[in-house]
Amino acid sequence: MSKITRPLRSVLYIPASKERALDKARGLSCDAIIFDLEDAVTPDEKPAARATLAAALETGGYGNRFKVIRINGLDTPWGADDAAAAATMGADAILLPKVGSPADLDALAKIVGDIPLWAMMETPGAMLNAAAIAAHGQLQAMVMGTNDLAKDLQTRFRADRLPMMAGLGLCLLAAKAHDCAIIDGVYNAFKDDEGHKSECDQGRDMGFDGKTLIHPAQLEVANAAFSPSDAEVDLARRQIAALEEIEASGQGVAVVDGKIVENLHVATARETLAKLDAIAALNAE
Ligand SMILES: CC(C)(COP(=O)(O)OP(=O)(O)OC[C@H]1O[C@@H](n2cnc3c(N)ncnc32)[C@H](O)[C@@H]1OP(=O)(O)O)[C@@H](O)C(=O)NCCC(=O)NCCSC(=O)C[C@H](O)C(=O)O
Ligand SMILES: [Mg+2]
Repeated sequence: MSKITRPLRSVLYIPASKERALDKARGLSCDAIIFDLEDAVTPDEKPAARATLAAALETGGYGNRFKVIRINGLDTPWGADDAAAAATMGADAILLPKVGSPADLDALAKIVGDIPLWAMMETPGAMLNAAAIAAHGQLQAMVMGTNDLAKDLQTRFRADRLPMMAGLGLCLLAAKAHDCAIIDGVYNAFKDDEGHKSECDQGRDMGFDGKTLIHPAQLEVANAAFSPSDAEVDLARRQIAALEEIEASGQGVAVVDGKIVENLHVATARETLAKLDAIAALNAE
């Protein structure tokens, strides 16, 4: 599957059972929405949540926000019905929880056809199989499920996420090797802006495309953290200009702010400007 190029800085979970939240999302500044039929919905509510979601998507009004439906696992009583229903709801992608191997994605594709697939990466087995999962031909994005992963790893919460690093790193390597998008896990303490910002900045530093979110209050911080900063844009422009100038004089290495600039740095600079343009285009729609 070709790489998704649209911004995915802020990816907001909305429980499909919550009509008020489903409505509110029509006006929120998120790049993507995950309409959740899985963990945010109790077993008793699941069939009704599926119907509520179908009605909300039929009504529409979500504009250019990328629409992803998280179904229940295919090994649950709801998964197969969720998948069949989700395939008819006009979603941009379908997200499968607790993916363990490419075979899980094959099983989903049999039900939903050629709709792009997203995979929750949230078990130790998934971390070890990340490369094979990322190589699946229909996979568009990986989403870190850091709550489930923490549970299975029996880790304690740490602000620096040290216990998570091996898993996050394996998934990042796999996603980048196979041109998949990769979205970081949620920050549970949705009233702790400082902690959320710190985790967003860490995720951006590591190379994630964006962060999954659980509350509208987390949107602004994520959008800022995963957008190119003014300083990054300024540097990118100066690097491109400097290399063009030096190449015109027959040399291949420029120096900007005391650091070398070669073709590979200019490739990154161009990606920064392309990201800025993509965000501007999204905001203009
Ligand atoms: C955490 C919440 C239960 C808090 O809800 P609430 O008490 O209603 O919050 P507020 O009163 O502050 O809400 C203010 C308004 O914002 C709307 N709202 C709240 N949350 C959302 C949302 N996620 N999307 C859209 N709108 C939202 C409220 O309706 C209020 O609106 P209004 O009254 O009109 O002003 C709640 O935020 C929540 O349920 N969040 C989502 C939780 C969730 O999705 N969990 C599952 C995903 S996390 C996960 O599973 C990750 C992974 O699998 C892993 O393993 O890590
Ligand atoms: Mg989970």
